[in-house]
Amino acid sequence: MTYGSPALRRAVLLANQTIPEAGLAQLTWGNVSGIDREGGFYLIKPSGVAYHDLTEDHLVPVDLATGKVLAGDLRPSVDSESHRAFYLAWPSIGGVTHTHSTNAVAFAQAGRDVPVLGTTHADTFNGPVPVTRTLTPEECATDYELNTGRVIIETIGDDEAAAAIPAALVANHGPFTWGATPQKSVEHGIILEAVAEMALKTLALNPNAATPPHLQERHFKRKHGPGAYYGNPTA
Ligand SMILES: O=C(CO)[C@@H](O)[C@H](O)COP(=O)(O)O
Repeated sequence: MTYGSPALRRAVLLANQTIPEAGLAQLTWGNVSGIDREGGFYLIKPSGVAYHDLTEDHLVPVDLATGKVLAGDLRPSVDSESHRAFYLAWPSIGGVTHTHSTNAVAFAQAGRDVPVLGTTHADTFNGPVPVTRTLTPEECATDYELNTGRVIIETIGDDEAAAAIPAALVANHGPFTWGATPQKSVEHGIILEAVAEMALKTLALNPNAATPPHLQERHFKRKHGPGAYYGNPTA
């Protein structure tokens, strides 16, 4: 049995291939998934498969309710349980991306949020991109990936909060991003890496740099508020 519409299979493959194209991870690090909510499953990158070898037939269908593989011999990404936790917690999302992009990982390893220092950040993230607390020894010892998902949900909050800030940094690990589609989730990963690099350089020039709240709010509303037109030719 083939799981996923041709459109979903193509979208998840292309989103995964965007990770190395955008320089968001080395080797086989990172992974992207996309969900079929009516079918009750998601497609995710198989574990350890090189991006340049990846085909639609490699994508692993995973049951949303149980986390079990529904077809094929390949193992899902080690991060599958984190993806599944987000799909269960946030009904509006359609895709999840995990990367090891350098500047975002630097913030995750330093235990620092990515601050809002300009409109580039505010256009996509309506506030600092938070770093989670460190997982406890018990959380690391059992169900690490599920607990990684849980600590991000604990940090971000509900579905509305996840739409306002579609990204988080797992302490000492790296970024997860999400969005309405697989491609949107990886685009948020690209933007996160860009604003993390900008923030690092800005703070090196001026450790007291900050964005006035009114500027942050205006820019986020311009792109996401009622009647938003920015980047939306049909609005
Ligand atoms: O964050 C991690 C591991 O900590 C992952 O990104 C791996 O680096 C890739 O694992 P697979 O998706 O290939 O299982």
